Amino acid sequence: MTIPRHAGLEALLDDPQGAVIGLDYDGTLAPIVADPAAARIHPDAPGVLAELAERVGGIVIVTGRPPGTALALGTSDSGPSLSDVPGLVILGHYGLERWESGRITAPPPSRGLEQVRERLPLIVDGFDGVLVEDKGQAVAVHTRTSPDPEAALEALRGPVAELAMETGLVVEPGRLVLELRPAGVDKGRALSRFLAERKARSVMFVGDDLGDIAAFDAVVAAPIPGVRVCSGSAEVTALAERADIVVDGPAGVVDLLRTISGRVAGR
Ligand SMILES: O=P(O)(O)OC[C@H]1O[C@H](O[C@H]2O[C@H](CO)[C@@H](O)[C@H](O)[C@H]2O)[C@H](O)[C@@H](O)[C@@H]1O
Repeated sequence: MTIPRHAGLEALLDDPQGAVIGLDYDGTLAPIVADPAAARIHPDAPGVLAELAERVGGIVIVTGRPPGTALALGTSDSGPSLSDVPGLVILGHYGLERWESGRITAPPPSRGLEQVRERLPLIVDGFDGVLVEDKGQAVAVHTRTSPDPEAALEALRGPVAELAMETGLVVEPGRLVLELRPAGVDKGRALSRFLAERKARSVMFVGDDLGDIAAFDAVVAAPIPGVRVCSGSAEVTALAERADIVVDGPAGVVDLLRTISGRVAGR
């Protein structure tokens, strides 16, 4: 792959030790599949990230998943797994939980979630094929496996928003999913804090979904050169519209990371 020309990317290539690379998980490192529990990482991603981690200032995965789930789905049968990536940090639940050096730090779950667990099944009852994913700190409603995924998502928006309001949570919309999660966190804040902590001199963030817009905004707001990369899909266009570079899904992301790694290694 030829490296696209962009000032933020050139800053990263000129001074890799000062660069932070942030990545989303679903749709970026892992292809989208019908069952959220089966979203295994692209088989080449952990190996490429492990190589790159030795050459840049920091690699951070910023995801709506709990860090433990990203790690479990990030295992490979044939090569390194995500847990083998040197110095990797995972900011899960949009920054609420952090995994680093084998340890997870997490606040206690929001009390509103108990009510969500009681009331959500009544809301989704009657919607064929709708799936509820309980993530501990948040609960997501997926419509991908329903007969008309878009119509089911639209029909659920109102009742889910009402439930969020009544339980002190917020709704995070995504690819055929509505998530009820605690307020006060987002991928932008999580990324900005990490950049400050690492004293980053440049940043690249790669995402695919609506939840990644906040991280893109944080790249723009950061007082350092930055580049926004979209893992493109026909399903979400809002991120591609804001991106500096668009690649073709997780395979394109792996290809770009491999090319960057080769360039900073002088290959
Ligand atoms: O921030 P992310 O790492 O992108 O996580 C966002 C949500 O991703 C997952 O759902 C999405 O991927 C599923 C597996 O491919 C797919 O079936 C679903 O339709 C997508 O919305 C995950 O299940 C959610 O909990 C995450 O919040």
